[in-house]
Amino acid sequence: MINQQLDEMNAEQPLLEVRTLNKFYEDFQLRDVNFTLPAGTIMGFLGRNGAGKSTTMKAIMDLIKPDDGIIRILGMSMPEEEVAVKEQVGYVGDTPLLNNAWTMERTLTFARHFYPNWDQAAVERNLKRFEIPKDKKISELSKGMKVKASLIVAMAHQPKLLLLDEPTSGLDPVVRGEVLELLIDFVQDESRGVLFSSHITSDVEKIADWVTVIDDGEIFFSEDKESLLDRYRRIVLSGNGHEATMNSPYLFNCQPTKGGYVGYTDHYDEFRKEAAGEWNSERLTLEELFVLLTGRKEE
Ligand SMILES: Nc1ncnc2c1ncn2[C@@H]1O[C@H](COP(=O)(O)OP(=O)(O)OP(=O)(O)O)[C@@H](O)[C@H]1O
Repeated sequence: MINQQLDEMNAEQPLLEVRTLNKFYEDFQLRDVNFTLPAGTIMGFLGRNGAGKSTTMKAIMDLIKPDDGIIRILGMSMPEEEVAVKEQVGYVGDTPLLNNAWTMERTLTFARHFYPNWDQAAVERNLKRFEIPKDKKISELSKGMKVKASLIVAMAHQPKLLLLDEPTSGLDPVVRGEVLELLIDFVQDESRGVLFSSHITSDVEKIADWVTVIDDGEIFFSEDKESLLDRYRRIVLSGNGHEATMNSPYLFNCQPTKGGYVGYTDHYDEFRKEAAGEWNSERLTLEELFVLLTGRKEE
C-alpha cells in the first residue's frame, strides 16, 4: 500500500496501541501492559534493569509470543497483518541487527529487496551525514557507527514507527546527540512516531513528548512529559508553623531538614492554592522524578 493512501486512512489512528499485553516467564511476568503512542510523538520508555522494556518491544514485534493482549500498529493487528505492519515499522533491538561479516554496501543491497518503499536517496544522505563508509565491514565500524548504521537501515523503508531498544546506550555524548537529532528529524513528518527505551533519562527528557515507565512488568504511568513535570514539584517549607501544610493530601515524602521540611507534591496546582507559611517549589528533572517514583512504589 502506498504511503499517501495510508496517511489518509490512518489520519486519526494512533501509531501504536498496546492493550492488556501479558507474557509469563517462570521468574517474570509482563502484566496487562497498556499504552498508546499517538502520531507525531516521541515516547521514552523508561524502566529499571529487568523491568520488561525489551520484552514489551519484542512482543510488539512478535519476536516473542505474548500470552495475551492486542497490538495494533496504524490500526493493523499484529501478528495477523505482520507483513503490512512490518512495512510501517523500523526496529532496532537489543541484539545486533547487522551481519558483522558484510560491508554496509552489501547490507543495504540485501535489505532493499524486501521493501517496496526503500528510499535510497535518504540512505545516501544519512550515510554522508554520519560519515559511514559503505565499503567497510560492519565488524570494522565503531560502536557509535554501528548504532547509526542500524538506524539508517531501520529507517530506509520510510517506516511510520521506529521501535528502538536503548539506541543511545554506550555512546559518547556527541554521538548520542547525533542519534537524538536523527529521531527529532524523523518526527518532523507528524504522521510518524518513535518509541525508544533508555536508561539515560536526560536523553528522554531532551527529546521525548511522552514518557512511559514500566516497573516490574507493569506500566507505572504513561503521560505527556510536560504535564508530568508540571504537576510534580519538590516543596521546600522553611521556618515553623507548617502543621496544616504538612497534613495536605497533596504532599508526600515530607522529611525534616535543617531549616524546615522538604516534601513532594504530584498535584502542584492544588497544593499551591492551599499551602500556607513560607515555602517554595522546585521543578524536578525526569531523573529525579523517576528515582522518586520507582523508589516510592517500593515503600
Ligand atoms: N527468554 C526468557 N526466558 C525467561 N525469562 C526471560 C526471557 N527473556 C527475558 N526474561 C526475563 O524477563 C525480565 C525482563 O527482561 P527485559 O529484558 O524485558 O528487561 P529490560 O527492562 O529490557 O531490562 P534492561 O534495562 O536490563 O535491558 C528479566 O527478569 C529477564 O530475566
